[in-house]
Amino acid sequence: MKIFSASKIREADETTISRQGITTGELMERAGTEVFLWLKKRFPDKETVFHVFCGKGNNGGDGLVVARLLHNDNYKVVVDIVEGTGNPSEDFTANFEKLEQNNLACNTNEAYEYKKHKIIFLDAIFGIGLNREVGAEAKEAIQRINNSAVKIISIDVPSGMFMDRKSDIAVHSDMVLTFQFTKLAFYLAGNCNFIKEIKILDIGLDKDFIANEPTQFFLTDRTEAHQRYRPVPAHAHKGTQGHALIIGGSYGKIGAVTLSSKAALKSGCGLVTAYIPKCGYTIVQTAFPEAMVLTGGEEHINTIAFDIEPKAIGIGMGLGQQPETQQAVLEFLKHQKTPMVIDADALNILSYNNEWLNMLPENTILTPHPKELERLMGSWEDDFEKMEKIRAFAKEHKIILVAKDAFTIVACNDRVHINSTGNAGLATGGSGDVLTGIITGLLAQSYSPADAAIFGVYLHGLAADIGVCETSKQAFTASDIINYLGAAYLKIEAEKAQK
Ligand SMILES: NC(=O)C1=CN([C@@H]2O[C@H](COP(=O)(O)OP(=O)(O)OC[C@H]3O[C@@H](n4cnc5c(N)ncnc54)[C@H](O)[C@@H]3O)[C@@H](O)[C@H]2O)[C@@H](O)CC1
Ligand SMILES: [K+]
Repeated sequence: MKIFSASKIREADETTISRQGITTGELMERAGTEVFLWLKKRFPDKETVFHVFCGKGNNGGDGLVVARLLHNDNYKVVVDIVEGTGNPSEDFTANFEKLEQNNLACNTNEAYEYKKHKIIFLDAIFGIGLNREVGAEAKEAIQRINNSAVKIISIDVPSGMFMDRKSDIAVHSDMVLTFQFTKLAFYLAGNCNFIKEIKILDIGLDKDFIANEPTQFFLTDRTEAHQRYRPVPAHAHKGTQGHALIIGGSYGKIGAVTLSSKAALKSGCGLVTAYIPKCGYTIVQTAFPEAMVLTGGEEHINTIAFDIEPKAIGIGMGLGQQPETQQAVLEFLKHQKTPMVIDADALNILSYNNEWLNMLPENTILTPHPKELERLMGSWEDDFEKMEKIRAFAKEHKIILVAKDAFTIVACNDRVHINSTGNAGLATGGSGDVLTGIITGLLAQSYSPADAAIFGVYLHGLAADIGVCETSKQAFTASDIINYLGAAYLKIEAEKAQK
């Protein structure tokens, strides 16, 4: 799904208005109606009290439409107009006048006579138009909302959240009902406390505009994942499904390379060879009999040489950083042409030798966690700068950068793909090793590097989303990701079959 900037969203609104021959007020009515219908379905009990906080811009106008529709549908509605939210917009004013005509009073300050659990706060103070720091009055309203113990639903965006820079104070929403497009700011680590859940409401914006307008940002949702997914051909055999080579491991860290190798095979490739130091030989052969094993070095890898022809290579998991290993990795990378995923210690070795980055074959995939990312490309001020640096770094070195985080980012071909699957259960040792294994396994199956990275990250998160429902987040381990890969594939197959 495309992610547009606030200015592009405004363009989409304007194009829709002109192509569909409607007024801005009619579009607002449409947006408000979608919110109303969603609320009505979710909260059918007419005793529900909706306390609507409205700013004076168009987001507040949406709030007024929703308030009127709820009131006329016999819900209990309280409306607060929040001061210090700019000059009233035309459509806000028009809808404000309609409130009176519908006998709905504002700012009544009435104490609720209702039971607390039936109150819902609707947040319509600011939308995508926030363009300066929030002033005292709006801040007070936001704090009041946040300090309440009731359910909070934001219209379009959590009020106070900037679309293009760091936000200090914003509504902590349980649910954001956002119009037509998801927003980049929703996926940034610094904004994680402001949103629990997102629901995108289709308000009928112009389809051609959406399809044709370019953007650099994409959400890897179900549709994007399905487009990249490649079912196993009916006449496949192990020779056609690709051979993955996983290079890593050192004394005490053989588990990393075992996990990675298993994940590669479970992602669907035909054959896996693990290249490890001798101390891991019996461990890998016993723990993972499906793998073939090659060795180099005793307790750490000191040379990388083999006469097999893998279709993809994953390198770095549990590798260690002994001087001999560093030398072996650099020598190896120098001559490599095979599609490759570089992770963990191989990444660290690269970051000490930054000039080597330009020697990597085009579209090599790097999978750093935040600390490794910082070592590679330096630090960043905030999430927006981080995103920009990731994009620029991938472009400069002609590589694919998989920046692991709560919402993992894949930067490739001057585009940024934000993943939509996964959960806090993935914050567990070895989950990165599994991801590298999956992506390497997909590369071996002839996925393009971009597809392997984007779909691999999605599949890894999906396995975790399915898995934690049965294991809990606490008890979920990296091995569980591998165990639930099959369920993730089946889910994708079932979704595709439903279409
Ligand atoms: N453009 C359209 O046709 C549509 C817009 N819609 C709604 O309109 C919203 C955008 O509306 P607006 O552009 O009016 O913007 P907002 O309603 O987000 O608020 C901006 C208003 O607040 C003022 N403001 C910005 N930062 C402030 C601050 N820190 N302190 C005080 N005042 C501040 C601005 O001057 C402006 O008047 C969307 O988020 C969405 O909810 C929807 O009704 C769908 C259609
Ligand atoms: K809002």
